[in-house]
Amino acid sequence: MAKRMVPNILITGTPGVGKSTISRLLADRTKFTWREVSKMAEEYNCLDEYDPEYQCPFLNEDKLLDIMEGMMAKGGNIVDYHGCDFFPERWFDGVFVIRTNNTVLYDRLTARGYTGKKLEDNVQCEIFETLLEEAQSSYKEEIVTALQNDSQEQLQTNIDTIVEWIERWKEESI
Ligand SMILES: Nc1ncnc2c1ncn2[C@@H]1O[C@H](COP(=O)(O)OP(=O)(O)O)[C@@H](O)[C@H]1O
Repeated sequence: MAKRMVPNILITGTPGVGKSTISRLLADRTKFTWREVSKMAEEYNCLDEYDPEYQCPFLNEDKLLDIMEGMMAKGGNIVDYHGCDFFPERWFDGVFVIRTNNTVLYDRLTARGYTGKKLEDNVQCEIFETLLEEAQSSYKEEIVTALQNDSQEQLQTNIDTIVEWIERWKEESI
């Protein structure tokens, strides 16, 4: 892949931590393209049959990756997804794992209508730092950053942190 002039970033974390909120605000600030993987999977028919255990459809990863490959080439993408181990490592310059306090997350997911096993599984996923570990085992340590996102104040700080990271990346890549 040719060298990118602008970076690609991955925003990952447990459902409800604020990935889409952060991605949307970041896309407004940077004019990067927000790639909401769950929506793209629907749009491009990359969802296979329903997984009864996780109460969501299976993602056809290979098909999705083929579709995304061309989009990623030039950089300037904010990829938003609650998983990160199946993307090619070479796609990303920065990986941001969004974290939320478990009681705050519980309330957000309840407000979203999650109940029972789905609610418990997602809160446990956050407690066990599943996505942080997945990111750390899939990408180089120096490109993975965890950001706490419990409050509006932290939300603004996180946006500023990522915007500054992008500016620094651009300066360093000249
Ligand atoms: N820093 C924050 N402070 C308070 N509420 C937040 C914050 N970030 C996100 N939220 C709220 O939490 C809910 C889940 O956020 P969302 O961006 O949809 O998460 P995700 O994309 O990770 O599933 C939304 O109602 C959103 O408005």
